[in-house]
Amino acid sequence: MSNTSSDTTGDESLITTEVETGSTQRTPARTAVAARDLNVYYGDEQAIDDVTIEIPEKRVTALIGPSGCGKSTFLRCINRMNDMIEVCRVEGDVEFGGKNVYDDDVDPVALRRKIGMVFQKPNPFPKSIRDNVAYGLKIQGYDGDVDERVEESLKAAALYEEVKDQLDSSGLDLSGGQQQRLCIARAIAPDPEVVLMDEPTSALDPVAASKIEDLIDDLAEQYTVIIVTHNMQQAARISDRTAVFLTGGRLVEYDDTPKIFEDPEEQRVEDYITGKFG
Ligand SMILES: Nc1ncnc2c1ncn2[C@@H]1O[C@H](COP(=O)(O)OP(=O)(O)OP(=O)(O)O)[C@@H](O)[C@H]1O
Repeated sequence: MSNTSSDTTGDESLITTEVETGSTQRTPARTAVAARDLNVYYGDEQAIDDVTIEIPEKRVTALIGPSGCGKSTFLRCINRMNDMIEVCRVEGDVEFGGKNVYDDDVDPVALRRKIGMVFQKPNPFPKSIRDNVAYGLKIQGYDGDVDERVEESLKAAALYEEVKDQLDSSGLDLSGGQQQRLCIARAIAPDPEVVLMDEPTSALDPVAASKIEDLIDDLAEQYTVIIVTHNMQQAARISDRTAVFLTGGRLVEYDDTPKIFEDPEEQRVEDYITGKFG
């Protein structure tokens, strides 16, 4: 799997903030995705209010905030999943690969191969484990060895050892946590650069959730992970950067995760994090 940095938003876009790495070395990260002056409306209702943010490459960025503050809407802007919602209107730019994904010449299907997505509820297709993972490869006319890629993707999703003898069984026969890892394998098989996750553990028991958290940490070595979570402990545990959205779709604070949780600038963020509302 290769994730070249040449088609990220450009050499000049090194973010100024440094991000703590697992090895406690501090290395600057390039920007993978940037929103600029982003406003999103559903009919007359505004769901995202003038959001500008740069999200670093190969890091985990958590989006947190109370219900209805626009986290999922923001996530869906990044790979244009909001296109599917008729009343949804997007203004402003979302840059990926040096380009605004809302430009007329961007093919949303090709974009979604580069920016995969995992949803709250595991949603494997009623197909074999192998066919679930191979699905995106077949659509893109992958000319490599599909079985090899399926195996690699299942390994990267920490599922291969558990399913290697039952690749032809239905994906629906797996446990919830295994199904979610299957969905992650399906999302990464086409070799995306970014993986969007919308509350990927909220439907899982704590053991299954913890496996996904470990996996997310590993995935960030190769992919940019952007995760919506309601679970603040989870955001604190797994993310490098945290973006706090508050009511009205405003991005109120965005910083290194320890800073957000230990010493936020905004009183509203502290109140939210300490459970005073939300
Ligand atoms: N398909 C839709 N049609 C109309 N309004 C929508 C749609 N999806 C979201 N909204 C509205 O946009 C606002 C933001 O919703 P969104 O789901 O993005 O928030 P959220 O922070 O992800 O919420 P939650 O944490 O509850 O999932 C809400 O007021 C919501 O009612």
